[in-house]
Amino acid sequence: MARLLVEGGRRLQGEVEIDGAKNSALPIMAAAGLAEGESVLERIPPTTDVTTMAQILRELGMSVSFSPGGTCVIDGSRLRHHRAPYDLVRRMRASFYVAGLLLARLGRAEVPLPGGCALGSRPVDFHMRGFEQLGARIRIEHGYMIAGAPRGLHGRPVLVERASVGTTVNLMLAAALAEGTTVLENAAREPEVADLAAFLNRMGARVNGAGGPTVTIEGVRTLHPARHAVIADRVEAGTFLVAAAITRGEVTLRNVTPEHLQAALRKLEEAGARVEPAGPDALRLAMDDRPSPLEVETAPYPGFPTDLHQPMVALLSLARGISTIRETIFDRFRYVDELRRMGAHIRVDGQRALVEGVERLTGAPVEAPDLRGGAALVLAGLAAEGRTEVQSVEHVDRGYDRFEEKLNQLGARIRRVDPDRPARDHTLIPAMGC
Ligand SMILES: CC(=O)N[C@H]1[C@@H](OP(=O)(O)OP(=O)(O)OC[C@H]2O[C@@H](n3ccc(=O)[nH]c3=O)[C@H](O)[C@@H]2O)O[C@H](CO)[C@@H](O)[C@@H]1O
Ligand SMILES: C=C(OP(=O)(O)O)C(=O)O
Repeated sequence: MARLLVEGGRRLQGEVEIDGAKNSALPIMAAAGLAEGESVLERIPPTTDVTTMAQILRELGMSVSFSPGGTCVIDGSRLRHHRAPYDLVRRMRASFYVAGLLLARLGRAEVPLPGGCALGSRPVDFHMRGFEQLGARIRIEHGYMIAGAPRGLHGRPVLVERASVGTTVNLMLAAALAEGTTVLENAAREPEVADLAAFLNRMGARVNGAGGPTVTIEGVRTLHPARHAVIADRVEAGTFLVAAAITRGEVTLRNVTPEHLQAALRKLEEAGARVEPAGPDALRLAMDDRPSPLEVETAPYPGFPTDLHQPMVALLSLARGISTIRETIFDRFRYVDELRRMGAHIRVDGQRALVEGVERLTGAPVEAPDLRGGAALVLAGLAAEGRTEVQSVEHVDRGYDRFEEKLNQLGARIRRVDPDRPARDHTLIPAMGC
């Protein structure tokens, strides 16, 4: 198990380049399999989740290669297996996107119920009900979803329950090659959904309205390979903004889309940060003092993202006063016990946390419970007195490439201790689920 040793108390300063979005890259990699021929995907972040998706697509018969600089070439010509291996799918939630791909291309899919971060119960019932509405027959057997559409999928109106991101993505993949028109009502409006639609349209699909609540997909007979650069990772960007704020530093982010960060920026400004544009795709954040307390409620986009809940609470644990955070998407409080070990005063009551800001945190050995919870503990360690040792950092590697290197470039002092793998090479590291 790898761990990060964080020496706290250093102000972050300088510039950092934000990667392409993991949550765009994963569905777009699956979408590339809808066409025969080589699609070229740029700005694919070399996180371990991306490695996992590449391994799954290869197991299905596809070819996937990476070159330095984040370019990934995917060829769906030899997609022929319809069964995805449990050992890979259990590692991350987004593996389930191959279900939409397989149903669209092969008319059958056998995919295990997926894993992902342990954020409470995370069923895929909305996905499966959506596939059924498009004409698939589904049963669960030995932990697998067995789905078949021998007469093909047929487009029709589908109400997406709870505006689920994963369901919207999977139904867009399935509907792209279906006969007729699918209309997704109450679709997720996340920028990653719009990015997937942009790639599908480059492949010759007819998708309209993505990014809004109604997405229309007119099925086409075939798709062709395409070239696409994924959007910037708004969660990585938000994490670095909090890193700057929690160390009372001044950091410029490059390659970001400020529009995708509006809800988080509003809260950071309310907490006392100064945020300004630093070019067309760059943002600067400076913070001089302890944060003011906030009331935060997570919500689907364009609301405050659940993926930034934990980093935000790390910041608020040092606020001058009492903050509340209400989590409305997942059950995401396992990191709280670890923050308490560092001296944070947090009480959790159902889906609400009450955070009584303290003047200082102190470094401690802590365990990353999941991806963003692990990142939040590293951020708390940056501001704490002394050394914080964050264990199980494999969770963090699922969503951040070179996290500690980028923080160190800004002046942090973090060392990775990895008894198994002294050198990081994303093509060699087997990914780990939560
Ligand atoms: C790989 C990826 O992109 N993950 C993101 C995606 O997760 P994910 O796609 O899993 O999140 P969803 O939007 O689907 O989940 C929303 C809510 O619906 C529930 N639900 C969802 C599907 C289903 O079949 N049944 C069901 O009950 C979930 O448990 C959750 O309570 O969106 C989340 C919400 O923005 C983000 O936090 C995750 O980082
Ligand atoms: C929760 C996340 O990922 P997943 O949905 O794959 O667990 C995340 O990216 O924060």
